[in-house]
Amino acid sequence: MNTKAVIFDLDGTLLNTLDDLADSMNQILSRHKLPTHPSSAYRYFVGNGALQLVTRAIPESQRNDSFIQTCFSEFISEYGQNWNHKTRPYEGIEQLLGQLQQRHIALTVLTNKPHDAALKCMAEFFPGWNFSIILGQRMGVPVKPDPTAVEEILRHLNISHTEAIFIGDSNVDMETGTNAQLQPIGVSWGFRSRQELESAGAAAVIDHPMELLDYLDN
Ligand SMILES: O=C(O)COP(=O)(O)O
Repeated sequence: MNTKAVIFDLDGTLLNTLDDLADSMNQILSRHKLPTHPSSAYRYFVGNGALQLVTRAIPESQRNDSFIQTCFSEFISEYGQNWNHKTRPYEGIEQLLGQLQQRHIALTVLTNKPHDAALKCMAEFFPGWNFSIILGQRMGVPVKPDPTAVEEILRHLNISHTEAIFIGDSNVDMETGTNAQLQPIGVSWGFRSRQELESAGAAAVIDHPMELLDYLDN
């Protein structure tokens, strides 16, 4: 493969953000005297953007637009206080980034996390790395699995879809890769199962970041 860029998902792929997301949303639920969820439940709430996370965490009987909007604003503000408490890069990610940079492969990020939060996380946890472009969820741009933002990254790098791979931990990421005609590579260390990734169209599923190199070498 002549890979010139890797497009990384963020939550569940580069960073384990689960506990800070769960703690923030549970804080909002407690404030409204609603039942909280164990962190593990948030594995399935994350992935389609913050508004979906908030909606999924609220009991179905309480899900009306105005209450969802209230909780969403509160969640954004709460997560703004908690985003770096327990969040950490996954083991082996820095090693992989080093190898990719040595091979002059561009590093990029596409996440459904709000854009500002994505930039903040990347600056805090990957300060020394030269990411060519980092895109989070922005007003007016459809979220993954829509391929629009992938196309924006390819245009920015002036490369074609055969020269990039998409790597992520959820069905949304595998569908994004497929929709953008990129090889979708799943990671088993994130929030979802290998089975979900395979049935969502993963071209391969890797168990450790450095395994991506074997895949690029083949
Ligand atoms: O859904 C989110 O908020 C973020 O999820 P992603 O980084 O896996 O795209």
